[in-house]
Amino acid sequence: MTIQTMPQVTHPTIIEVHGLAKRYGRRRIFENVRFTVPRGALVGIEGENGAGKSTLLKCLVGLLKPDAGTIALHGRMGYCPQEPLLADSLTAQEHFTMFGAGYGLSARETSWRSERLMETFRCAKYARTRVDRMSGGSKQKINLIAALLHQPDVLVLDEPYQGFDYETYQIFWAYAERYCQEGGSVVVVSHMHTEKHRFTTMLKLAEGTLAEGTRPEGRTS
Ligand SMILES: Nc1ncnc2c1ncn2[C@@H]1O[C@H](COP(=O)(O)OP(=O)(O)OP(=O)(O)O)[C@@H](O)[C@H]1O
Repeated sequence: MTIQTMPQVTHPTIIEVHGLAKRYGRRRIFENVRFTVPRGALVGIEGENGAGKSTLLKCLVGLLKPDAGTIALHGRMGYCPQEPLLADSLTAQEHFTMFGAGYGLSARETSWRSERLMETFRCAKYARTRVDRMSGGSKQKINLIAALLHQPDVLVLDEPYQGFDYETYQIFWAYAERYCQEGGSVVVVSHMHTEKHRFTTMLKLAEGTLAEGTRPEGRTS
């Protein structure tokens, strides 16, 4: 299997997946998964608990090695896992400094972008708070901001808003929709029937197969 990161040229498709398969030991999780994420698309992935959604996303971002298939990535990716991957003893700002350096941003860029994002997601007051003293929702926000810091072409989000209060949830969706209108793409695992209308494409993972999911009437992919 290969993950190819393509040069930074404007490509109509951000992610192309062909023939992806993953097993844990002898247990098949999915096979022959194929889909594309066009620029500007807001793609939802649904499926019952244990269907393999997180496994699929981990393969997409390179955390897991699929057993077969190819993934072509035409741009930069930001990933927000289901459980925040943060260090307890570091503050929010220290995380952004670390992520910014990893992305190759200057200290000034990191500081400017993280301040704007913390204002957007209403967590500026936690800039100097250690992660182990934050609420679950605040940790999710820090995780999301870390994924957005380098202005990725595609955001891959594994149920990023579980701990968000209602206002932050609304801010998140307004942000995601504007992000796509401006040419970014978002792939998000969603369990919520009420948000299906937001997606340009809905994919459903069931019994090891990824297929077009159900969407409210009147909206076409
Ligand atoms: N590292 C692992 N080793 C073996 N089995 C695993 C591993 N990780 C996950 N699984 C199993 O693979 C299946 C798919 O897990 P996954 O977390 O991808 O599902 P999911 O669709 O994201 O579930 P949920 O909606 O509950 O988050 C589950 O049955 C899970 O128990």
